[in-house]
Amino acid sequence: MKVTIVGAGAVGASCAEYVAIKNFASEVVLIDIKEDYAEGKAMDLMQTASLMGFDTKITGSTNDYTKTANSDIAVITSGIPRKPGMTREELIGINADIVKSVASSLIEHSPNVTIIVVSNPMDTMTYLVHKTTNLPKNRIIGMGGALDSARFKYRISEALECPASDVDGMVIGGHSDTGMVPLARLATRNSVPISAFLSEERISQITEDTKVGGATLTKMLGTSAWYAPGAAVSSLVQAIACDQKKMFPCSALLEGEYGLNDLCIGVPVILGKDGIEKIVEIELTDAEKAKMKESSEGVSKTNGLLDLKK
Ligand SMILES: NC(=O)c1ccc[n+]([C@@H]2O[C@H](COP(=O)([O-])OP(=O)(O)OC[C@H]3O[C@@H](n4cnc5c(N)ncnc54)[C@H](O)[C@@H]3O)[C@@H](O)[C@H]2O)c1
Ligand SMILES: O=C(O)C[C@H](O)C(=O)O
Repeated sequence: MKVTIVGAGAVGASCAEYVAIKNFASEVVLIDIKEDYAEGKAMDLMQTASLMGFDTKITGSTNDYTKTANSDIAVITSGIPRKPGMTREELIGINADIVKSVASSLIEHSPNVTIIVVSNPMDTMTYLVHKTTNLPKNRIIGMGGALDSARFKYRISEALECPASDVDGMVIGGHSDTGMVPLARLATRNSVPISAFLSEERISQITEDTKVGGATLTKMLGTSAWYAPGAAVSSLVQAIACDQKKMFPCSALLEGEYGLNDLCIGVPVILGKDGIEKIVEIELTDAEKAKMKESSEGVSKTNGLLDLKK
């Protein structure tokens, strides 16, 4: 199983580290445009192999896509992250050109690859890869909901003063400060709805904190987060590589599901060896449907800024 990660920056390197530590991939190739940067990150990570006990071989390359040939899975983290006070949508101008050219180089050398898009604004970058490549739609996946759901579970566990592993919950919708739809109604602690333990006000606070999870960390760190993003991507990579048939909210191209068309947005999907093997349509309340519609309008508006004729 060969995994390529484009962008050896904070998220790319964190993802490489978690993939290696989980020890399911034979090879991880890191690629970056900065001279020697991916090679350096790969060497540093390989020097943890004997300490962490993994056998995955990590190599780095400065923009040489022949090294990525025949990758099974590729992760795109190349591009710029936001700074405090910015929205993810403001990154579109620089990141769209980068994501488009990276996707094309990846597919040239790995025609059967499954691509996981991470660069922001992620739903729009995922849509861009759909619109500018010939990969089947199940092989293009946007990562946002897995991270947002992990943050949602963290906030719930904080409120309940319990381990996050006791908590289940999911965030669907767009990966943006206003577009996320945390499904608090369905969140549980060991199958018991969180409303049995928490007031409506506390749940509403958790929902708001979850939606601005990325912005909160960006303000604290001066750039956007990387540990949880890297871990979230590594979970998607593992689900595909190990054909786990696990359900994650991912940005998927919708063709009528949830009453939405011609956009990529976070919905529950089953991930296995064929990428998105199924989009799971769950019954939403009218209020949740309205939030999902509003979120989709935001994503479509950002998609409208893409120049797809270039
Ligand atoms: N979807 C998500 O949930 C999520 C989470 C975290 C970060 N992100 C996004 O991921 C992206 C990367 O974030 P980061 O913190 O790792 O940034 P970073 O600056 O640490 O790393 C980005 C790397 O991309 C490289 N790069 C730029 N252009 C390239 C190209 N054409 N080919 C190859 N490499 C190229 C840069 O040299 C840099 O090393 C940002 O757009 C950020 O907003 C998304
Ligand atoms: O917040 C960001 O800009 C990065 C990422 O999308 C995140 O949610 O951490």
